[in-house]
Amino acid sequence: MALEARQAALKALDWVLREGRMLAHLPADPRLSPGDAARAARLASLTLRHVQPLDAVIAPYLDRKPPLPALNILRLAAAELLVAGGDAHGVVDSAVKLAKARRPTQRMAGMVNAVLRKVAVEGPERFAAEPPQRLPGWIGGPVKKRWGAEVLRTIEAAHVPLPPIDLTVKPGATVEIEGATRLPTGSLRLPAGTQVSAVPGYATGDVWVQDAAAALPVRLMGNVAGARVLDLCAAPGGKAMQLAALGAHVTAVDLSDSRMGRVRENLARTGLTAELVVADALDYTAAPFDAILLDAPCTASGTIRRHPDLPHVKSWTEVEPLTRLQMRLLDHALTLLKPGGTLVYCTCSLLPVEGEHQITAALKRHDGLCVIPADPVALGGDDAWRSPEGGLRLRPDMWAEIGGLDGFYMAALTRP
Ligand SMILES: C[S@@+](CC[C@H](N)C(=O)[O-])C[C@H]1O[C@@H](n2cnc3c(N)ncnc32)[C@H](O)[C@@H]1O
Repeated sequence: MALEARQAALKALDWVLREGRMLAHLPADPRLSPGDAARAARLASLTLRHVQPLDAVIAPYLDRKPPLPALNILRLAAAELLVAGGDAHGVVDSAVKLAKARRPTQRMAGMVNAVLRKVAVEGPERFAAEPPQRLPGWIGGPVKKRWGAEVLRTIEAAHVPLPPIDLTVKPGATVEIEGATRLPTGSLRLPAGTQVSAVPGYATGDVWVQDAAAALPVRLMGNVAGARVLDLCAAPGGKAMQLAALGAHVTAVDLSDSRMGRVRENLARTGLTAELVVADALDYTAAPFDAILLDAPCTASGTIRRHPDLPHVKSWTEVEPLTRLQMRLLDHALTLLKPGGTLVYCTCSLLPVEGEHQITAALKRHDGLCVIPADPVALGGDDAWRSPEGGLRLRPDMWAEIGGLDGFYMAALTRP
């Protein structure tokens, strides 16, 4: 790997671990070739997936914990050595160059060299004995409380491998993609790392990227052909495309103008249509809809296998404001639903407070509101996905043998 790619990976690691920012917000470096940019992104994500076990391997070789800029060089190189199987000589040499290239780490180049030489020799065995990176307590605690220590451990293990790429196929389209498998729920699954833009059917809009779990909330809505459907919190538009492709007349609302731009692009690529409204969903009013999808903003803690930076950036402080917003959005969405209509609430979160608890609390707040019990088997899923209040709970440890699922919660509600 070129030094430029490693430099960019280090910048990305610093962005997450020093600045506390998500990788998605890291500005692209125009001087990097697309290949180096991709290699840098892969190496940074790989490192973020394994920070704790890497630190545990590095620690015995340190007299004291070095400042973060030097520690990040060690982590990056250790990930290359121990996870990516990089050539020891090249990796150690590059790490020393990275240290020498920046003033805060110049004096530590010797330490970087000495530590990594030991990591290269003794690290593989010690790394293999380390448990997977733990979830932070604000996610792991509630998961353990609800589903137990074994499920928590299995979820942490499921966050280690690179996840496969799932595609939703436009209804009626036929696509043949080499190496893809059709999941029982209908999504197409491609091996991790597949370059999606080169896949047949992508450019023509016959498929779009959507985790198999994320494709299920729309299916909970039943037959939406010809119905007026409100997609609240719609960007980047995966579910709006599903609804439009099924023949619904979709109104898609999102607060973010820039994210709505992605909905526009996605609709253009797939040749689908929806009315787009940039607005705060809490202020949005219109004549009542036949059906509503509320894919509420959440901690996204169900998507860690796709976003390994998330546990390093987000914290428990976001949970309370988000759950309050979810509750207000749910209450407001119900005012926009026709009597007898269906409202599907969903979040890509592992936290029961953003899923199961929202529904049980809403049932208490609203007379006559009830859950339409979801049947996971009818959707091609497992009976184990049923949640006691009638929704569906999906977790990364489920379907682990075929590549897992993002964590998701969904429930369909109705009232007379
Ligand atoms: C989970 S994402 C939605 C994903 C989308 N449904 C899809 O399938 O592609 C949540 C979205 O909620 C939007 N959002 C957050 N707060 C909002 C609000 N008060 N009103 C409208 N949209 C909001 C965010 O901009 C973000 O795009």
